[in-house]
Amino acid sequence: MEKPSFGNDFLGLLVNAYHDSDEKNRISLEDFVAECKTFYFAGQETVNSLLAWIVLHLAIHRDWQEKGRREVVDIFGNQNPHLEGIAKLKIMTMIINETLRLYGPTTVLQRTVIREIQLGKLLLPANIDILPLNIGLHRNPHFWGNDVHHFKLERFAEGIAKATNYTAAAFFPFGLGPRSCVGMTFAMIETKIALSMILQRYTITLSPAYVHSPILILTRQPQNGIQVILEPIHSNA
Ligand code: HEM
Repeated sequence: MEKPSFGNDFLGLLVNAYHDSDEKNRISLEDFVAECKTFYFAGQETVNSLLAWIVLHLAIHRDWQEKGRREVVDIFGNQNPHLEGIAKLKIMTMIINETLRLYGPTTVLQRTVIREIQLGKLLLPANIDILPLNIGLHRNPHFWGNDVHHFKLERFAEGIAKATNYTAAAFFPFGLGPRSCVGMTFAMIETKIALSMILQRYTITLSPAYVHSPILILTRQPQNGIQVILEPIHSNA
């Protein structure tokens, strides 16, 4: 009898692995559920809060909002975003990168030290957890200059390598090394699609009710939300 297949998207591959006839390749129900939770959380919370912080910055920096919108309209007009056009979104990539630098959703990259190790000047004993913060490097004036805390898109005009002076550890919102984010490309595309569709339809102004109160609950989130005023650009938006 032919083996049932559940498709080749991520969920399908997981279900196939759960039903694998070879015990060595089969995953347990517990692992199956854990994978679903990881992907749901890692995929949903992060992009959600990144979009919120981008909207805040564009509401404050109206000039960049307008430049970003002009680029979107030049590339897509009123059509839905498509992959070919997404690859051409230069200003939007700068907007996303500068927001990831200042307000990247994932700031804490937890690691467990399994054996004593010398890390630069530090001697780390075994069996401790360390919480390196990428935000410390993202906001380090040594790499970014005295205006490190300012939202300044020009930094990324010629890409990440130039912005960081070829120092990989100066900017790693998606982590570094073998455990870095598997969803990075997906997240960038998803963010660009959502942001393009927002910019095509609405102008964004900061509401006087907004109070800045970022909080770290696994991801960095706006504690009381981000209050903005959206005005439709077209009467049918
Ligand atoms: C702006 C969006 C995102 C940011 C900033 C982000 C950031 C990160 C970071 C920093 C890590 C590494 C954590 C570590 O080193 O301990 C990570 C891991 C991970 N991310 Fe993302 N992520 C984003 C979106 C996504 C999306 C959309 C997905 C899935 C669709 C995803 C799935 C994962 C998974 C499964 C891991 C764990 C990888 C592993 O442990 O091997 N992420 N992410």
